[in-house]
Amino acid sequence: MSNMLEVADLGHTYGDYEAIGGLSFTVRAGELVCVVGPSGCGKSTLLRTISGLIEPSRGDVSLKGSHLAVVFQDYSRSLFPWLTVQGNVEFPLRALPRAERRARAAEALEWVGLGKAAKKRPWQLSGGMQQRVAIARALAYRPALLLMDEPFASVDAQTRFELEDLLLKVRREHDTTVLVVTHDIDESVYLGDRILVLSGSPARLVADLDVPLPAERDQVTTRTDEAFVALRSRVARLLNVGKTSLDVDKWAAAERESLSETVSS
Ligand SMILES: Nc1ncnc2c1ncn2[C@@H]1O[C@H](COP(=O)(O)OP(=O)(O)OP(=O)(O)O)[C@@H](O)[C@H]1O
Repeated sequence: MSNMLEVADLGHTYGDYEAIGGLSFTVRAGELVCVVGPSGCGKSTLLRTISGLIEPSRGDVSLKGSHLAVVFQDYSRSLFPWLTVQGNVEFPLRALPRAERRARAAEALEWVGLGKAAKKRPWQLSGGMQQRVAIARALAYRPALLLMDEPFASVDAQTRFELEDLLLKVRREHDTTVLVVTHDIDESVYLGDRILVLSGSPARLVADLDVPLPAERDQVTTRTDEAFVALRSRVARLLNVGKTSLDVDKWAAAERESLSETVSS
């Protein structure tokens, strides 16, 4: 599998405050990678530098393919209230001929189960439906990489589960490469093929973990799977160590401890 995204020694400083301290990782084509880290560690800064919204202070970001799309947490501010749902999804496709724009938007709305809501305005929809519109808009663009910044943090728990399953379904059916920032450890294990665990600020890579779960996931059985529970506690431990210390030896010790628990359980 080829790399869709390569991040090499990426660093960012706001004034004299170092938010990201030299991150290197790759995302392979078709992978869903989750990024977790303590609050304020620089996760959004990482996504903003990858998406080009801000210029990194150092390092390189290399994306195979030119298109990327971003889905933000705050759906209420990311949709245009004066446009219909269809109009919102078509908006980034303005360079395309009208018929193609229409067809792509209609198709993406079907993917997220909103084919019948095309003529409504965003404010006529529930929060979860509005976030589906934002996801449809991103997918209609057919991005080489879909970046998501806490995409389900503003909806209730039940809707969050539905949106997580929607994301897994569309990425499976359309082979989308996705990088998701989340503060929710369970969500990172449920969604991810891999999890990048970041330290407290300045963000550094504490661990790059494979998620040993089958591609088909289910909110009830997956979350009670032994591998899910073991990985969740491993990520929690790594986050805890990374939050209080940048000492690599401590990370390594936490990893060893967590692995020996997994093996003996
Ligand atoms: N434009 C800015 N100017 C100065 N400092 C900033 C700016 N944006 C972010 N920061 C600081 O950089 C650090 C990282 O912020 P960032 O929003 O990337 O973290 P985060 O991990 O996404 O936070 P959270 O978990 O709360 O969403 C924080 O300490 C923040 O205060």
